[in-house]
Amino acid sequence: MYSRSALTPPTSQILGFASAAAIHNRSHFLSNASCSFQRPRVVSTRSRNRNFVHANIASMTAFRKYHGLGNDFVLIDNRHDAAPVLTPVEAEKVCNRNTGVGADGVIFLLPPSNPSSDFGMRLYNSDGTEPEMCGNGIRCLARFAADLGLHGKTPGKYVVDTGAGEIVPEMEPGSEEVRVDMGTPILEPQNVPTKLNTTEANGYQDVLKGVAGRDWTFVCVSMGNPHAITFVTKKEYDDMDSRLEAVGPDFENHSVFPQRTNTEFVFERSKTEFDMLVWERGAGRTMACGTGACAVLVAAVLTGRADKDVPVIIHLPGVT
Ligand SMILES: N[C@H](CCC[C@H](N)C(=O)O)C(=O)O
Repeated sequence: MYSRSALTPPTSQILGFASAAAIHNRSHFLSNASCSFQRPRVVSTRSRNRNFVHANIASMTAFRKYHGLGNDFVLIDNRHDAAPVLTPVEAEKVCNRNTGVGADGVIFLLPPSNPSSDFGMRLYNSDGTEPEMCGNGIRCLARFAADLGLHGKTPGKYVVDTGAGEIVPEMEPGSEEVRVDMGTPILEPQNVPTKLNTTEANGYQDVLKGVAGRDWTFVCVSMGNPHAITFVTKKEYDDMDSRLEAVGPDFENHSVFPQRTNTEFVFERSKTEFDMLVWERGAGRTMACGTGACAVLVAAVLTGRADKDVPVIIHLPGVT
C-alpha cells in the first residue's frame, strides 16, 4: 500500500511508502561465463553411487536483492565504471524467475555524471529494455548505498542522476523508510509520449478504442516514464486482474504509445482510497510501481477523483 502525501506545488510527488521496503540484503553472486551469461551452472553427477554437485563458476558479479512493496530488483555496485557491467540480454537472463535470480529489473549504482550529484542510476527492466526512471528502484538504490556505507554530500539524502533527471531519495537516520520526491509530472501528450489527445482542453482524457474487447478512457502522465491510467468499476477491475497477462501487452505495445507504456487500471473506492493494478512496460504484472502510483494520483486529481491537498492511499493487490 502506498501512503501518498498530497500533491504539493509545483505538483511534485512526494512518495511516502506505508510499509518500508523489506530489504533482502544478503550478498549473492552471479557468474559471467565467458561464452554467455549463465548462473553458476550446477551439475549434479552421479559417481561411485554418490551425488556430486559441481558449480561451474567463472568470473563473478556481486549483487544484492532488494524490493519495494514487492517490486523486486537485483542491485549491482557499478561505481567502478560508467557503463553497466551487464548487457540488456544478460540482465534479462538474471531476471528470469526460473533460470535466473528472478527480479522485475536490474539496477546499477553508477558514478555521478555531474559534480552536484552523488551517484548515477541506470536500470534494465526484466525484458532488457531501459526505462528512464523507477520509483521503487531508486528507493532500493538508496538503501543499497546506505548498506554499502556510502554517504551523499548531504547527510540523509542521495542526489542521483537518472534518465528522468536528478532525483533525491531521503532516509530518516535509523529508519528503514526511504522517501523520494518523484518530481513534476509531465502532461503534454507529445512529451509523455502518446498520440492520444489527453490535452488540458480535452479534460486530460481520451478514448483508446478496441483494445481487449472494448474502448477505454485514459489519462496519460509521464513521471519520466510513460503511464496510461484508466479508472474502472470494481467488476471491470476484477475482470482485468483475471486476464492481465493476456491483454496487458496489447496496451503496453499499442501504437498510440510511441515508447510503449506502463498501464494502470484503477478502482476508486473513495476520494481518498484507490485500488491499482499495473502492467509495467518491460516487466509485465508487478506487485507495485512507484512511478505508477504517482501517475495514478495525478490522474485522480486531474479528473476530480481526488483532492490535491488531501493524502490518499493506493492499495496494491497482494500487498497489505
Ligand atoms: N517498467 C517501468 C520502469 C519501472 C517502474 C516501476 N517499477 C517503478 O517503481 O516506478 C518502465 O519501463 O517505465
